[in-house]
Amino acid sequence: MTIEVTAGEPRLDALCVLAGQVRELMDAVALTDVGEEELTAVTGELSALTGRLRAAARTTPQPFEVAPDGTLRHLGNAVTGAANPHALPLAVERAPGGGVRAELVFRPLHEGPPGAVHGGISAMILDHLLGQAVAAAGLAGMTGTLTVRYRAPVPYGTPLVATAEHTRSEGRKSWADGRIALPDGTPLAEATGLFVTPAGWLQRGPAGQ
Ligand SMILES: CCCCC/C=C\C/C=C\C/C=C\C/C=C\CCCC(=O)SCCNC(=O)CCNC(=O)[C@H](O)C(C)(C)COP(=O)(O)OP(=O)(O)OC[C@H]1O[C@@H](n2cnc3c(N)ncnc32)[C@H](O)[C@@H]1OP(=O)(O)O
Repeated sequence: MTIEVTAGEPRLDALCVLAGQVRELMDAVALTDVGEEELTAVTGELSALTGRLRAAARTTPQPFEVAPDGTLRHLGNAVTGAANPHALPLAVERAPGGGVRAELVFRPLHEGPPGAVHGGISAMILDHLLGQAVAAAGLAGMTGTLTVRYRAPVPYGTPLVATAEHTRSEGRKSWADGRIALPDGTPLAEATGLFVTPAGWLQRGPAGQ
């Protein structure tokens, strides 16, 4: 399953463009060396912009939903949501040999240890990718456990590949394996996770329909 990240609806497309601009702003904040006066001036302008966006606001992000074209989308998702500035966003696709894959480039604002990506950020990406591998097998669930083995520091600013595949299921429990690797396949972080399909989803579906 591929979850479309372009909405195809003018207002939502504009929201995704705004989120992309905010990502650039976040990168600029993380890296700026301008002086104190300029920092204060920019803060004032941003405060005014924040007020304009809050003029009409909701309490939850863009929902998990079926788009008009029939595909599933979650534009507000923290990992994949094109309308969520916090998201990379991760573009997940079906892997040719089964499972799912995503090409990604972490950025300096993802730093944890000096010069490398925060382990929690890597775990978040793996959590989502493993969950999507389970969902792609028709067995969507919530993460019950996630174990990550950090084999080497994950760099930012360089292309990486993340892959995951569903490995087995027992009743409502499903397991998946995944990894973040260099393009040549060298694994940097490996994960295994258990996903449990809540009993209610079997009747209503994850979005409560
Ligand atoms: C973000 C989700 C969106 C949903 C999308 C769904 C489909 C759409 C398709 C695409 C989406 C693509 C990818 C996204 C999917 C996932 C990625 C990110 C997911 C997350 O970021 S998600 C946030 C973190 N996650 C939680 O917030 C979970 C909080 N928690 C609960 O909601 C419950 O706790 C739950 C549901 C886990 C279980 O509740 P429950 O009542 O259904 O379970 P119950 O007790 O009946 O147990 C039944 C059997 O599972 C075993 N079991 C239960 N829990 C276990 C555990 N933790 N560890 C080991 N085993 C466990 C029992 O031992 C028993 O095993 P046995 O049958 O052998 O006795």
